[in-house]
Amino acid sequence: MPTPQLFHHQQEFQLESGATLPGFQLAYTTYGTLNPQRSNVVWVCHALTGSSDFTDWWCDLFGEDKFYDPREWFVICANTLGGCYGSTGPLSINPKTLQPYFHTFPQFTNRDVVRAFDLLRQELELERIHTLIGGSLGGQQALEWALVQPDVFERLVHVASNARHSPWGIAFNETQRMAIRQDPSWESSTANAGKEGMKTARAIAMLSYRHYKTYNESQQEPGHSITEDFRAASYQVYQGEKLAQRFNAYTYWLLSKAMDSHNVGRDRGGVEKALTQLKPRTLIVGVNSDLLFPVEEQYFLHEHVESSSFYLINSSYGHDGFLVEFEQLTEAIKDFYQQDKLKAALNYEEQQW
Ligand SMILES: CC(=O)SCCNC(=O)CCNC(=O)[C@H](O)C(C)(C)COP(=O)(O)OP(=O)(O)OC[C@H]1O[C@@H](n2cnc3c(N)ncnc32)[C@H](O)[C@@H]1OP(=O)(O)O
Ligand SMILES: N[C@@H](CCO)C(=O)O
Repeated sequence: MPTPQLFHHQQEFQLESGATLPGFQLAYTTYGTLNPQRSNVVWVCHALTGSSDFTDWWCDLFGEDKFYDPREWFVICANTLGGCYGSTGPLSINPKTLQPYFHTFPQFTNRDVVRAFDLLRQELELERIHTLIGGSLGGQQALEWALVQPDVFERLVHVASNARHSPWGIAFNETQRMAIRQDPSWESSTANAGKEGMKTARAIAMLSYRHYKTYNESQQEPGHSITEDFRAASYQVYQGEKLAQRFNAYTYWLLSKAMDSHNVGRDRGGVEKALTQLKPRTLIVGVNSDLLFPVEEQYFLHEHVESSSFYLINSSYGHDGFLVEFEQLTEAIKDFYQQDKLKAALNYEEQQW
């Protein structure tokens, strides 16, 4: 298991809203070794509740004898700003008050997050990134970052995500925040404020991360006799409890709002125009059963990102299919990289003529 390291930014950091943070830290994990040409860097952006340890939640993609083998690649992932896996977030101490931020942590956007990531990238002197990859919220951040730093990223792998968060997605997120607001403890300034509400929020979110078929396959009752205490019910409760063991409601709230505000077209003349500015070679991946980021959103990206490649994962797992369908995701990336080789071969042939 790679151990996270810390990057400290000591200067004041202005957010898109105009609010400021008096500096921040990012926890980041690296895996593998940078080659002498510094050409083997893969940067991973994690999803809503992920950590910088991609070998934990994308374990079948990164690891020895996996597609991204650390003997070949240098992989890096930072926990998002506002996160709860080592980066500065609402439970961190505000150096100005010497108290935890809690509710006073300023709202940020994906643009703020990727500006923070970029300061880390510059500190590590990673001038070129072979592949920037992210799923869901991480895909939103990756797309933003590729737009603001057009000369850094050679390839973008954008998984189960979108160019602008949809009214449907915002409605899901607001419904989850309603559950947090309903929790009386949310009014308090304590580390556990809103935890009960967050459990309900996670249970609601599961309905958008999975699919009718996922529940049918894993939560079907074996017999016909029961009238209550259904498996599907205890599953919902368990998923809320499980998240509450490792997450806080402040980060959940802030990240869900960052997701809502995602719109690559903001101040860029609209989404379509912004997408024409995207420079890296891009692979768009969707999951055919995704209810939260439906495939229409990835087809839209494919249509507007020039020369992009497209891969549709076939899964009954819904949106979270991007975290579990490793074989198909590996195949998608392998095919995408294969096109580099074909292009190089064609260029070589052209030169011979
Ligand atoms: C340090 C860290 O934790 S880093 C963060 C790790 N997580 C992330 O990065 C987020 C991304 N990962 C995820 O979203 C998820 O882990 C996924 C999508 C990859 C897989 O989801 P899971 O919840 O693990 O799988 P699944 O939906 O099959 O649920 C399995 C769990 O539900 C439990 N369960 C299944 N059915 C029921 C039921 N009827 N009643 C109660 N519990 C049930 C299982 O016992 C299992 O429990 P466990 O996780 O304690 O072993
Ligand atoms: N299952 C994901 C959220 C959907 O991207 C997570 O917990 O981060």
